[in-house]
Amino acid sequence: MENVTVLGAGSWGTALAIVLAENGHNTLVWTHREDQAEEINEQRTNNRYLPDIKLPNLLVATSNLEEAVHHSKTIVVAVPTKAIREVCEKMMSFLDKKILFVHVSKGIEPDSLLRISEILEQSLSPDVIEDIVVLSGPSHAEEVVQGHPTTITAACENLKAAEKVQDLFMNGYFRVYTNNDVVGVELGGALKNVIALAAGISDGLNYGDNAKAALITRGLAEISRLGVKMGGNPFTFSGLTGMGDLIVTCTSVHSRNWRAGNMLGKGLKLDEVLEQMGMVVEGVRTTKAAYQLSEKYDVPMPITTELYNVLFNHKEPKVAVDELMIRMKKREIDNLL
Ligand SMILES: NC(=O)C1=CN([C@@H]2O[C@H](COP(=O)(O)OP(=O)(O)OC[C@H]3O[C@@H](n4cnc5c(N)ncnc54)[C@H](OP(=O)(O)O)[C@@H]3O)[C@@H](O)[C@H]2O)C=CC1
Ligand SMILES: O=C(CO)COP(=O)(O)O
Repeated sequence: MENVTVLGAGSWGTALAIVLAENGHNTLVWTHREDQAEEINEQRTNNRYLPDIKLPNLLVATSNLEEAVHHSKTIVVAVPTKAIREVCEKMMSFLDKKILFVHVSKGIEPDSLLRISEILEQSLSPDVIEDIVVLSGPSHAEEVVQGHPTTITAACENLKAAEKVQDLFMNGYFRVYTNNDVVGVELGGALKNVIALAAGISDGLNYGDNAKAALITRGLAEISRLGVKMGGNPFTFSGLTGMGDLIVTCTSVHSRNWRAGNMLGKGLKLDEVLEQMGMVVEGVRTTKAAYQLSEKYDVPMPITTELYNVLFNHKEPKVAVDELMIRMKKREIDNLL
């Protein structure tokens, strides 16, 4: 059994810490909120993010980042994309050995257009990085903490590091596969949030199941088009971190991206929606990044483009859908490879 650190005590960081602790690992969760660390240690709950869940004894929290960093040689980074740089910069001054980093965030940084592993590489010194593994797949925290069967992928070019992460997390309800396609896994996990926002909008407009199936399928087509051009393995996009995560995020009531889209479809404004959510909606910033990537790589991404206009150019969702439907005629199977 090992010592493992988890940075971030939101829904996903806490759910993964529960899995690790249930697997017998001494798991230390870092939160930037002292009161939350106290609640976790004294009440054995994290009520804001996972109400009614009793935390296992091997899960302990701290608000001291230095203590968290020194606790282990494996650090799971589970803060939203927009916080990754800041957390890495703060952690750098405490790192004095090589660490196996596992990241679980699903986003792309707007403007820099970096994937999460690239942000980690850029903001941490190579002397402290053993390997960076991305853990991604269809996995809502709310279901993982109920022990419902969940499958997920650990990806790293160094498959030995991915296998180490597989061993740490895998158990009877949490099945972990490995993959060496970091680009495909990271892009699939980030870009599905864009399509989930669009699916939520469609449901908010009461457009029904045909429309949602269309968004999922044509969404996967545009994710794959961009992903392959950026170097991802085409097969990754039909796997757990592509199609799998797209299905769960576009159809589950647990999805913050779907829920945010749903409110937009019902007529709420973006700032009202984000205020009501109170948790990260990664797809909003990622839509900007995906739109920028589609321009940079000259890859048509019609759903992403229309969503970008809805989120950032005040386009009415209904008008966006109408314009998607009356585009130029197309063949269905485009030249992916
Ligand atoms: N929830 C899920 O089911 C899944 C989520 N993910 C991904 O995991 C990542 C984290 O999501 P999730 O846990 O759900 O998000 P939440 O919104 O539930 O929690 C985010 C956590 O990060 C903390 N945080 C935010 N900014 C900072 C910062 N600058 N420094 C330190 N801590 C910070 C928040 O603190 P505070 O309370 O102060 O806001 C909160 O504890 C996202 O990229 C998401 O896409 C992946 C798979 C499943
Ligand atoms: O990535 C997720 C499930 O796999 C979580 O999605 P949301 O951020 O939309 O809740």
